[in-house]
Amino acid sequence: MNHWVIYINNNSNKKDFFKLFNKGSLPKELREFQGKTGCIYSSFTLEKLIDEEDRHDRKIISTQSQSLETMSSGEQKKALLHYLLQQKPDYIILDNPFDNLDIGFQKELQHILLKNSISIAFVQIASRTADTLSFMNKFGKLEGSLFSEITSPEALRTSIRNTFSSDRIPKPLKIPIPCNNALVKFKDVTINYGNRPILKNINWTINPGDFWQLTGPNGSGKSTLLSMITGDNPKAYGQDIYLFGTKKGSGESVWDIKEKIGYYSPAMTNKFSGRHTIEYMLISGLTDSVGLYTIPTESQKRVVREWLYLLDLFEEKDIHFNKLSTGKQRLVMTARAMVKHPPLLILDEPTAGMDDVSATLLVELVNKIAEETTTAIIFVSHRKEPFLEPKDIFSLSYSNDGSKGLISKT
Ligand SMILES: Nc1ncnc2c1ncn2[C@@H]1O[C@H](COP(=O)(O)OP(=O)(O)OP(=O)(O)O)[C@@H](O)[C@H]1O
Repeated sequence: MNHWVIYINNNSNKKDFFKLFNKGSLPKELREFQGKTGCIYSSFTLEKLIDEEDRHDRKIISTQSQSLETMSSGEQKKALLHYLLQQKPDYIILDNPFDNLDIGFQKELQHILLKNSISIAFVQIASRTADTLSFMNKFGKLEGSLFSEITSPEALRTSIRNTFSSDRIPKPLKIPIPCNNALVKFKDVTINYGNRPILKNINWTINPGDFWQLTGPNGSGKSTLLSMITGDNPKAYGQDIYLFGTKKGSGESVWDIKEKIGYYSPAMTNKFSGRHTIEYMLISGLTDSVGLYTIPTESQKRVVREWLYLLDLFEEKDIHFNKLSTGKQRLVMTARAMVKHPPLLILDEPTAGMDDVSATLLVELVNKIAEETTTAIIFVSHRKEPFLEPKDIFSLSYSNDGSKGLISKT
């Protein structure tokens, strides 16, 4: 049986390519899939199922004890895989299957896929060559909308390290007031959902200028921990948590906290209509608004222009955000989170779904921010990004009474 891996980059037209499997005319090399039953293992399929469960109030994947929506991203992916395998399709398209998965589940996934590869054909769509499944025996690439077969992944491997121009990170409009306190301080934070322990005695201090990587297996509580910082989780109240020098629950508004945090997670991109220009997207990072048009001041325009030059996107400044490649969208969103020079920048799995070249470029931007500004960074990732240079690692590891945190130096 043939199992294809098709390498994509951030210019690949994946959506139209998937449509060909459904009803279009596939390239001759892939004709074996024409007319067969197939399904797609992807974040998009997950979103559609969550939406369907929500709208029709029915359980497709959700269990009696937990809804699909409240599962962690790794748990959702596990549940989706089991659901799709039960449908017994002729083939499954695996859209960047390892994204958001911890090493343990990556291995489990490889094992499950290998076991099923006798009866189901797999088409792996991969942005990163290191992710290629061991049993793949056919190789292809998608450039724009053009599919072609290649002999091996070697030809695509690149060791080129991208770098930015010598321009420095643009200065903020207002020089940040130096902060003498810790930005975040957790003291013995313990969180349960119902009677299920999630986090146990977490002690973590983030100081100005720190550069942390936050890591841990799927479901270990990374998002829960971040939501204590970003102000979204009511479970933070009553805990010993200090944010920007103030004890959580002592009258601060969510707005006060959000103002001090730049946040980016790829899931955010879906919330924007994309019909704004890149320049506008960056300006909205300064004014904290999207959709609400306020006339930018000359100094706001100047700062944004400097960012556009740094990202090498000045020529494209009037292009609509949704017309940009994924790689460029992620650069813009990271810059948008940073334009105000917040004391704390949180990047939640920002490289998920990116190809080798553009992930390296994003990592370079993050390293540059760490080196040239006083902003502290939390970079969440399962993947060991080859060029990322965090100074400290906070890893969560399971235990029966809730995940514990371990601090290590890189
Ligand atoms: N609102 C909720 N109700 C019940 N359980 C929840 C809720 N939110 C999260 N959980 C559970 O808490 C645990 C930790 O979830 P969290 O999303 O913080 O993990 P994570 O480390 O970010 O995982 P991943 O890497 O898969 O995204 C998971 O088992 C999840 O199912």
